[in-house]
Amino acid sequence: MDTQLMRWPAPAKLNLFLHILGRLPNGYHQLQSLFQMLDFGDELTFEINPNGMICMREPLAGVNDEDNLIIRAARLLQQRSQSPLGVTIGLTKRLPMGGGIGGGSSDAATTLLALNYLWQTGLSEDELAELGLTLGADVPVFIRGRTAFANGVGEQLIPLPQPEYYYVVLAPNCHVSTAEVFGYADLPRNTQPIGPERYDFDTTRNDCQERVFALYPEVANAFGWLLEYAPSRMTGTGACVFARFTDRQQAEECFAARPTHLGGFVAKGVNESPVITLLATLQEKSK
Ligand SMILES: C[C@](O)(CO)[C@H](O)COP(=O)(O)OP(=O)(O)OC[C@H]1O[C@@H](n2ccc(N)nc2=O)[C@H](O)[C@@H]1O
Ligand SMILES: Nc1ncnc2c1ncn2[C@@H]1O[C@H](COP(=O)(O)OP(=O)(O)OP(=O)(O)O)[C@@H](O)[C@H]1O
Repeated sequence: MDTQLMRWPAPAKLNLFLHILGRLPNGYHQLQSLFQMLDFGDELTFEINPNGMICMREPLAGVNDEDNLIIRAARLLQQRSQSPLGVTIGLTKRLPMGGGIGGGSSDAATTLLALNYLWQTGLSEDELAELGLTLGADVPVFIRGRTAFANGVGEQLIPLPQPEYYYVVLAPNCHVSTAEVFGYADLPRNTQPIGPERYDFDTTRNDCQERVFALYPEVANAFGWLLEYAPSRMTGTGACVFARFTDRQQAEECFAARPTHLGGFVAKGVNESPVITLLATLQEKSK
């Protein structure tokens, strides 16, 4: 297989629930969540070079290369491993940015996983997850690539396979900043912890949802519309909202009927991220 031409998936995640338990001394929030991996996302290509240069094939609209989590991830791995190799990275962006579906974090995780393989830097999964956490709280779950129950800031993960439902994800036309939402003075911050075995969609919630709805009517409206079809919730700190279906056709019909100003997609919930599946196949072939 020619790895220079290969397309590496960077899947989206949903937070099936998001509870805020408190605040840590560093200001970060102590959370519990269920990260659901999806079979839909961005795609990346990696063209390795021998001269150590790291760049994007094309800039990502609205994001300087220096700030792009993809470039930052590649530089971090290069520094850490002292690899003399470089890379030109191509990105097909499908995931709405600032949507609470982890697009940037997943791009960063796929970059770390792919380059660790292609540069042969030999870091373990634990080392990559630790490196990824310095880029963002959502990066480790994409390194581990399993639908999982999360504690801490989202980095303590216990795999918790879920039924493979279909999800309609709607993206209201607004950008909700994670830092802004966690800064709200009146966010609920004292939800009692639950054990993973107690997870149930109906008895959990997203603690950020009501505050985001109050400030962003577009998000509240998209949610209200979805709820007519199926059990629904906001993911992360928004702006995306999702609804859960057991049947793909019903999900497709709901998505097709959405108000025309709403973007989004239909995806299947998977227990293993497509990038982990791809890596396992590559490793098997190279044995
Ligand atoms: C809300 C979630 O999407 C749930 O999956 C994540 O916890 C957010 O993860 P993320 O986008 O990778 O967030 P980061 O880039 O690490 O943090 C953005 C900002 O959100 C705030 N933040 C983030 C995560 C967290 N557990 N507590 C926080 O208070 C911090 O002010 C931080 O500066
Ligand atoms: N490769 C990237 N893809 C998307 N956003 C990026 C990328 N690199 C940097 N960013 C910046 O990160 C911000 C948040 O983007 P992202 O798509 O990760 O948000 P999100 O879906 O809310 O993530 P999360 O669920 O992790 O909070 C963007 O507004 C953008 O400025």
